[in-house]
Amino acid sequence: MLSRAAGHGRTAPPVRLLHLGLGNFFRAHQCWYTDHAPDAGEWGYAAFSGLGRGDLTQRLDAQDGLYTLVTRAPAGDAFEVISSLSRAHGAQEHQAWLDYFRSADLRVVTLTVTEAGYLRGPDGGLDAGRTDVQADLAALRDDPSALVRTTPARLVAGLAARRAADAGPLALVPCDNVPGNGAIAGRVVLDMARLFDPGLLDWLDTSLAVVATAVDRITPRPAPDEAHHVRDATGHDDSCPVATEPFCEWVLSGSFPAGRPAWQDTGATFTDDVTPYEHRKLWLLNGGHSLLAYAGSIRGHTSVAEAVADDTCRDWLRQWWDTASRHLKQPEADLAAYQDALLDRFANPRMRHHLAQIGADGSQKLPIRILPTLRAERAQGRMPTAATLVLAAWICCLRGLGAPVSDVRAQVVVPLAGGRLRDAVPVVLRELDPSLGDDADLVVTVVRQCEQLASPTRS
Ligand SMILES: NC(=O)c1ccc[n+]([C@@H]2O[C@H](COP(=O)([O-])OP(=O)(O)OC[C@H]3O[C@@H](n4cnc5c(N)ncnc54)[C@H](O)[C@@H]3O)[C@@H](O)[C@H]2O)c1
Ligand SMILES: O=P(O)(O)OC[C@@H](O)[C@@H](O)[C@H](O)[C@H](O)CO
Repeated sequence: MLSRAAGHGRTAPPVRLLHLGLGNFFRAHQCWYTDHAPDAGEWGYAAFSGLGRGDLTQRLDAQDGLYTLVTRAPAGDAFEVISSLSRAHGAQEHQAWLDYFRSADLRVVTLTVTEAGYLRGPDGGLDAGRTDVQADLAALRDDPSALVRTTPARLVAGLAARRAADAGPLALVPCDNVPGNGAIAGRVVLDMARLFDPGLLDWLDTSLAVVATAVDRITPRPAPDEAHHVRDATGHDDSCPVATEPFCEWVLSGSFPAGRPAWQDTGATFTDDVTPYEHRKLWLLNGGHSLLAYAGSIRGHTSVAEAVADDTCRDWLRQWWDTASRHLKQPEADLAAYQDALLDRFANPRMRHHLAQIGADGSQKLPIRILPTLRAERAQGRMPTAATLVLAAWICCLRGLGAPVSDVRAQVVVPLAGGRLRDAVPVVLRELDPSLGDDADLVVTVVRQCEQLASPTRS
């Protein structure tokens, strides 16, 4: 088993970074950037599970936070033990969570809690009517150090403890794949603080800096045989290795009032505005992923690499990229190079990135990944068939073709997609965006594409 005392990895660095959402991406991305920074010895992470990931925490804790990062290139694997995770904690260890916030050593808090973790309502702010939010609020009002479960409440409890301890300012750095992740995280924290203790707001105004980010590194859920593979290659027993691709990107915008690791020396980009990077990544990479997840799985493929080896899928992907790129700000040559590199990343035959995993939660992802381009094209009078194809393929999956449905809104969207196609399509489109269901030409196009996907031999 990996152990610092046995000489694996480096001595645990002092905890100055806190993370919520201890999962695979955090370990392949933020921990990697920190571990490779020239001042890595000064910056250690304490990371906490979001929801329901206690098992990973225990396995990491038993290995002193060490784990093997497998960098999976087409030509072969590279193995490294990552040392920047100094402590792993379960979600129930709430007193430890508060103690980190009370310490002036803590400088930065990062997040990967998925889009669903921000608990936003229709107006984009905290959905304060949810029972879990109400339960956390009641617990906090009764005792500010009581165990709370939702991300906004955990953050506000920590920040209130920090203010009480006069431990100084810090930066909050959301790293979820959501457009405007800085604004979203900042908003739900302020909404929760306002409900819990409006007296916190002035302190937050001067002491909490929220940083916006665009993040990228394809990190599939580890395969069941990853630990055997690591043992065969390195001789180490590691109960929780994680495999990722060689490519890595981290773009950040905002201030760090209490300092940060020298992430710029590991390749992170600091900029005034992450939006152009975010759009390029979400539309081309994630939009392309969604296209393959639904249309590729209907054609019988199970992984991204399999799907892009299929000429038809690759043509669809190129058409989608051409369409979406019309609405991106980067120079044409840069976008062409980005697309070529993306195709190589998708084609990496040694990554097992399952289409079923990517296809989860289409109801949440498609509005972010596909609809901005679709709306912009329709506003300019064009019918973007590469974008409508993604919607058609998703609807076919909701109707039982291709990747199995796994969606937080499955109970709503699956019934809507049933019955006669020409009735179902406008209703499902309206669920994504009320204006789409009223666009008669769009509906006709999507119905026709659904029929073609369901019966590919028909013209
Ligand atoms: N995996 C990737 O390739 C990748 C790449 C870029 C960005 N991301 C971002 O990272 C996020 C996490 O991906 P991952 O691969 O680490 O997944 P993962 O399943 O390994 O980990 C997810 C983490 O989020 C927590 N979580 C899940 N739902 C939550 C909720 N409702 N509230 C609070 N916490 C919750 C879990 O407890 C866990 O700690 C994604 O949602 C995405 O936004 C992932
Ligand atoms: O993580 P999700 O579920 O939002 O999306 C699945 C993939 O599209 C995504 O994880 C990409 O691999 C990632 O965004 C690459 O940086």
